[in-house]
Amino acid sequence: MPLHPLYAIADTTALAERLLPAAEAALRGGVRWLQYRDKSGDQARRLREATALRTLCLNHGARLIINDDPELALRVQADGVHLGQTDGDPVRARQRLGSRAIIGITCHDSIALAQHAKCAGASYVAFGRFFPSRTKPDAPPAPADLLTRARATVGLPVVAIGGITLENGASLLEAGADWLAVSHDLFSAPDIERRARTYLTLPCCREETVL
Ligand SMILES: Cc1ncc(COP(=O)(O)OP(=O)(O)O)c(N)n1
Ligand SMILES: Cc1nc(C(=O)O)sc1CCOP(=O)(O)O
Ligand SMILES: [Mg+2]
Repeated sequence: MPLHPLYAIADTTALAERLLPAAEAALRGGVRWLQYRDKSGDQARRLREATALRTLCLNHGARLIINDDPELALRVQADGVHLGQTDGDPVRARQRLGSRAIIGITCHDSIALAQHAKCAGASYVAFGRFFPSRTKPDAPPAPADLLTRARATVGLPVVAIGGITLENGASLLEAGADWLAVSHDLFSAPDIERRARTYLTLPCCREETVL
């Protein structure tokens, strides 16, 4: 089975009331990794939405990753959490979530950060941004050849993020990314399900990587 290359970032600022139907459309399009990214600070909303996404992901055999918040991941029994460099200690997150949890760590443009993340128990490392991003315009840039170096040296699955589209994504898969983390290009599409499916036609989709 070719690996579906999309790691869908469901960002609530962009999606608002469309969150659940948009996520479901992406899942119907074959997405197997979905991240809940919410910066509202509204705890009731976060619990409600993450719980609903958990049900959707279970129904579609997909993994749900919660951005920033290991406690919310624990509470809704998500598959894991994504942590940035200032989002808390990954060792502590691993203790809270257990050995089977997926813990992803942002490493910007740094192999050294990725080595450090590996030592701290990361399941995957994320690099970016590779192209200008509408979702996170202030994200610092990273060069595509970083993915090649990371693949050769880090020994963990590699996620690329930031301004990725159907048109530029193949170059990052060719450079060494296992997954393309995408928000705007997927969720702004008029037909999200079809857009997700079209990512499967990108050259260089790898065989399934088991985490
Ligand atoms: C898959 C993936 N990679 C990177 C990020 C960015 O995380 P972070 O640096 O913590 O920034 P915020 O997304 O929290 O603004 C991510 N969320 N997912
Ligand atoms: C959440 C996030 N983190 C980034 C980083 O570089 O660390 S770029 C980004 C936004 C990804 O959304 P889009 O596909 O719309 O650019
Ligand atoms: Mg974060």
